[in-house]
Amino acid sequence: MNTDRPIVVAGAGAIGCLVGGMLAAGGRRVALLVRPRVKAEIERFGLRLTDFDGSERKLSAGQFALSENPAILHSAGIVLVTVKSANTAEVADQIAQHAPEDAIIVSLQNGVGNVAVLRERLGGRRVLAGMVPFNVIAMGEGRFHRSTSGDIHIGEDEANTAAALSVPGLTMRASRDITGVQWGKLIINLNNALSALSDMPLAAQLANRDWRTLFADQMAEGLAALKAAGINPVSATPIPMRWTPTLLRLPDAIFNLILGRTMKIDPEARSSMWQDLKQGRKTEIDYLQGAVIALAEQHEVAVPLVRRIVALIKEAEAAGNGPPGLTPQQIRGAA
Ligand SMILES: NC(=O)C1=CN([C@@H]2O[C@H](COP(=O)(O)OP(=O)(O)OC[C@H]3O[C@@H](n4cnc5c(N)ncnc54)[C@H](OP(=O)(O)O)[C@@H]3O)[C@@H](O)[C@H]2O)C=CC1
Ligand SMILES: CC(C)(CO)C(=O)C(=O)O
Repeated sequence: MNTDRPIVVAGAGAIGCLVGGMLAAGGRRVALLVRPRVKAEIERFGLRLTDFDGSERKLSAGQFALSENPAILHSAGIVLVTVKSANTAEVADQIAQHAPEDAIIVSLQNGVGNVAVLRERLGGRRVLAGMVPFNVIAMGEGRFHRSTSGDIHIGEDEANTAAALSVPGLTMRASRDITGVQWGKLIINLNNALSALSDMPLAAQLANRDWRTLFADQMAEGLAALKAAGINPVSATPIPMRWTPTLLRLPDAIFNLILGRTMKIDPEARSSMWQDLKQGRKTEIDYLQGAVIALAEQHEVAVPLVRRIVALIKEAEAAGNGPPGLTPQQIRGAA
């Protein structure tokens, strides 16, 4: 294991700054490959990592390396890929050009296609899939807030990369079925679009039964497509995936009791897709709902609600006015 060499975070934004910052705070050598605007922000304010449990860590820009130049990858022992899915190919090419051949590459991205893109462009290098269950919001002025609970999962490997990346406050667990875990997360991520369309914080949205029922209906379509394809999504919580739609449809009081015992969500939490619409960026809809639609087409499963939600997100992207603030009824529309 290359623990004496830096962990390089390739494309540090919300997830990369939080994970990289936590690793640096835990004593690991860390380097962040960033865009110039992120570099300027961190050079000015440093990093301030806050957590749903009230804890806080402050790091000055001197506690880790920081650059917009991919040459920062040159001595990486581990590379954490934390770009949005549309940028994976670009970052893969930078890794191929600059990182040592023996560096372990870990994708900490949502979606189920990023590892294949990395493997295709990185020849025989070791590439591991990861799954980040928690939400991170870029709050500005160097602050990155982790607003929900959960441990990161990484595909099991001989080098025990998950253990090498675990520090106080940030646990990574080795998973024997990381593909199932990624599909399970993709099913949960179907709510990213609802959160973006609603313009509501996740906690407020999940507290509302109309929103939960819409999520459950969309999830049921997704699960039907996965079943037809023979894919078994694995839940990262103690609640099995197949029970989740039923759980979401429960009355508020029972749902809140079960959710409160399963995970913590603070009032700041907003999905990464909400953050994308808010900042006028393209979303990952094609990599999330898009993966369900691809399976549904192959196996002739009807997914009208998923399709309708894709159309609404594309409309919002094209309009460029940020999250549109739709109601569940407006989203159901003609679906
Ligand atoms: N935010 C969250 O709560 C969660 C996010 N995820 C997943 O994690 C992944 C990352 O999400 P998130 O952190 O929110 O995304 P962000 O957009 O906040 O961060 C990605 C950063 O990488 C930058 N970037 C892209 N390409 C390069 C490059 N070649 N060199 C340097 N910087 C680059 C982007 O800049 P630019 O915008 O200019 O391209 C951006 O600043 C996604 O797959 C997401 O779905 C998973 C769980 C939770
Ligand atoms: C909110 C969360 C953690 C789960 O949907 C997420 O993965 C995201 O924001 O992209």
